[in-house]
Amino acid sequence: MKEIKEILLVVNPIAGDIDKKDLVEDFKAISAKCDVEVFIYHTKGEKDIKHVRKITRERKPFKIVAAGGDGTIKMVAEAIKGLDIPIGVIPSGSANALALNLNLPKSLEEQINVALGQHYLDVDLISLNDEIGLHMSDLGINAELIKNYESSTFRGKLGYLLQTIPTLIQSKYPFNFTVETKDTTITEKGVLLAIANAGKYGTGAKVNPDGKLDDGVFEILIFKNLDLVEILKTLRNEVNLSSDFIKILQTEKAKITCKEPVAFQVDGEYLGETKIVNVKILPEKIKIAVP
Ligand SMILES: Nc1ncnc2c1ncn2[C@@H]1O[C@H](COP(=O)(O)OP(=O)(O)OP(=O)(O)O)[C@@H](O)[C@H]1O
Repeated sequence: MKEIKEILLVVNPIAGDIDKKDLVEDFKAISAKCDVEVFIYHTKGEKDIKHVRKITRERKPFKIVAAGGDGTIKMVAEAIKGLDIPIGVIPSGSANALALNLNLPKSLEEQINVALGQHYLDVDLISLNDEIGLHMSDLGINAELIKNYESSTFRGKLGYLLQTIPTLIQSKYPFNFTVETKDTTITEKGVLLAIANAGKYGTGAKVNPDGKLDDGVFEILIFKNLDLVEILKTLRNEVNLSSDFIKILQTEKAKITCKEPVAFQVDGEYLGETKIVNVKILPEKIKIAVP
């Protein structure tokens, strides 16, 4: 008798403002062909980490597939931290930066096949204060934009676009950032400080040429140029990054201090304002299915 294995599919119903009915049906159909049963959890927006952890303990899935945006993947990574369970990703959020950095395919069928497949990347886990980050976190203008987006009624790319002007008007820039690593301490004025494990933002903007998700280090980028419009254009991938624009440090551990509290986001989730961020690479990694 063949052993039937179970996968946990975590679906964020609101992510990307897209209906996930077809996604779920296609996922079940392709899984059935691979003799895999699917248990589905629809996220609630509250206590999801706790629920996913509980279901994982009870049902012991051999893999968890996250269908949502970056926030959903981050939530799943937090839920199963310390457990040796691989993750699959079906990008279906308004921001899919991790999927972009993992080079996941465009078509849903291919994405499902990759998620169900056996090729994995051991992705670094970054601890930022009490949070886990996988690809891009930042302090400053981009986090302010995410804050405004999260409190607005419009979802998706349009939602971000609509918040651009109010964010520019309300921004408290420039910010004073001090970064301490084991080798150096620097203080810079800037509009944005990014803590990058990956190379690109979800828009495709390649801000961190040295970024590799699995290299055991992260980069700190300080956007020194104070031209907000230019920076937002760069983040939206409309113009190339200019060389006098950015300062880059590569490290495994850093303490970032701001003079005043600054907006902070981790993998697209706004976390409020903070003056201190302690960042370090965790010893454990997370296995994510890749093409
Ligand atoms: N059922 C739900 N109702 C409301 N919010 C939810 C629900 N499930 C998850 N969420 C919220 O969705 C967010 C994560 O969304 P995710 O990043 O995966 O997709 P997204 O489309 O990029 O999201 P967003 O449009 O908010 O950027 C979290 O803030 C989480 O609390």
